[in-house]
Amino acid sequence: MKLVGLVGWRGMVGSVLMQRMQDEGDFDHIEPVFFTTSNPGGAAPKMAKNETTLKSAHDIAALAKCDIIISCQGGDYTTEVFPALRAAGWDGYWIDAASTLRMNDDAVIVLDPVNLDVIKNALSRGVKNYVGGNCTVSCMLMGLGGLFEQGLVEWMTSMTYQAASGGGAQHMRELLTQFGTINGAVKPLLDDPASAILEIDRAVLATQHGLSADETKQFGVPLAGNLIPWIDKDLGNGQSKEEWKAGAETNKILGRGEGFGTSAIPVDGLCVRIGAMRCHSQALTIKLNKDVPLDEITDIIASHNEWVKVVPNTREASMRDLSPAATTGSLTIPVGRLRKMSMGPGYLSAFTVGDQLLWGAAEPLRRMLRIVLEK
Ligand SMILES: NC(=O)C1=CN([C@@H]2O[C@H](COP(=O)(O)OP(=O)(O)OC[C@H]3O[C@@H](n4cnc5c(N)ncnc54)[C@H](OP(=O)(O)O)[C@@H]3O)[C@@H](O)[C@H]2O)C=CC1
Ligand SMILES: N[C@@H](CC(=O)OP(=O)(O)O)C(=O)O
Repeated sequence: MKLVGLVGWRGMVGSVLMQRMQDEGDFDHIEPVFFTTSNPGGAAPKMAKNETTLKSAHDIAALAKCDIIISCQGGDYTTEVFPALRAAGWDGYWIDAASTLRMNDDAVIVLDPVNLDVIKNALSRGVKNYVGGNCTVSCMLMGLGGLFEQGLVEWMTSMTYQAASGGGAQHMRELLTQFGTINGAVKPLLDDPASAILEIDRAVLATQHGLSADETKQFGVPLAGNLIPWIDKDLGNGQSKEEWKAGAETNKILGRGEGFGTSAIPVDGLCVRIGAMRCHSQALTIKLNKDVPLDEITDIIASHNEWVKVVPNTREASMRDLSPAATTGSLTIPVGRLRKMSMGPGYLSAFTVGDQLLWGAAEPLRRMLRIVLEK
């Protein structure tokens, strides 16, 4: 059995990955070795077989024994350890959740329901580095992959509504703390049906503005009852790095270069953090390169993969099935609000939601492991 090193397995993304690997019986096919940055020598989790103690995630010799390494430890770890491991002559498969290596020429962004051909081609060329895509991009392509596969997309805009989990576990906690502080500040007024709503509103605003440095340590500003129209670094040209990823990664995943060449499909938009927990949503405007009837579009989207689910464009179905609360914890990618826009028959509107810890992070990695094992 292949020796598979697991780094970052107890973090938020790693825990979701471990659960999915157990659900799918992946541990039956591997000999796992669990690594840690904080507790070498500690007890490995229950999925361990022969290697029952935790190895140091900085021990290059121990890492180099693995045939495959999956890392959910984060970009700093990848930056530090990956080059050292390769420099030591390690020739195994590196499967990573972090963005560090994504755009490297010798790395493939993995999302096999969308780009199995790109992955297989890379495997046959001897490529050894496989990286999960940005969560928003992966969830979008799982939903709209059919339109890209059929060559129907001339360009697309993506306006996102991204959950707190995209920042990490501490961001989710901070959001809930902020909600709690705000609720606490107005609880007596809320409990009194005779209180004036504008008085409540004033108290909410004052509480948001008065949140302590501790309560805004992660986001920098209030997110509860608010939104933040900027995610990731400032590229200095008016675009955030998260927005840049939409075009760059979509095209790389599709095997069309890095988003700027002649064969690239323009994908751009505006990324916004909202107070959802772990599902990213996005409103899409798709310029089709021909006028395809809506029922055909629906079939193309619905038949692309087994996880996408088209939600009828009605008020009731959209409210019930097309939300973060309806999607969290599930691999289903709902796509709805499908309609031709008033700009013309070539303009399609869509809305999609995805659990950013599943298809957005963990699931493409465990599927890539299985692809390597079955190679
Ligand atoms: N959050 C997200 O939405 C996404 C994240 N990613 C990538 O995955 C990386 C990891 O993200 P994420 O899982 O959110 O990071 P976490 O902070 O949850 O976990 C990272 C590491 O922190 C250490 N750690 C320290 N304290 C704790 C604790 N109390 N509980 C669990 N782990 C702890 C663990 O390392 P150790 O066991 O060695 O101490 C763990 O592996 C990111 O840096 C990013 O590169 C990719 C896509 C989406
Ligand atoms: N940037 C994403 C989460 C993430 O980890 O993205 P990436 O894997 O591209 O760094 C968000 O904040 O929602």
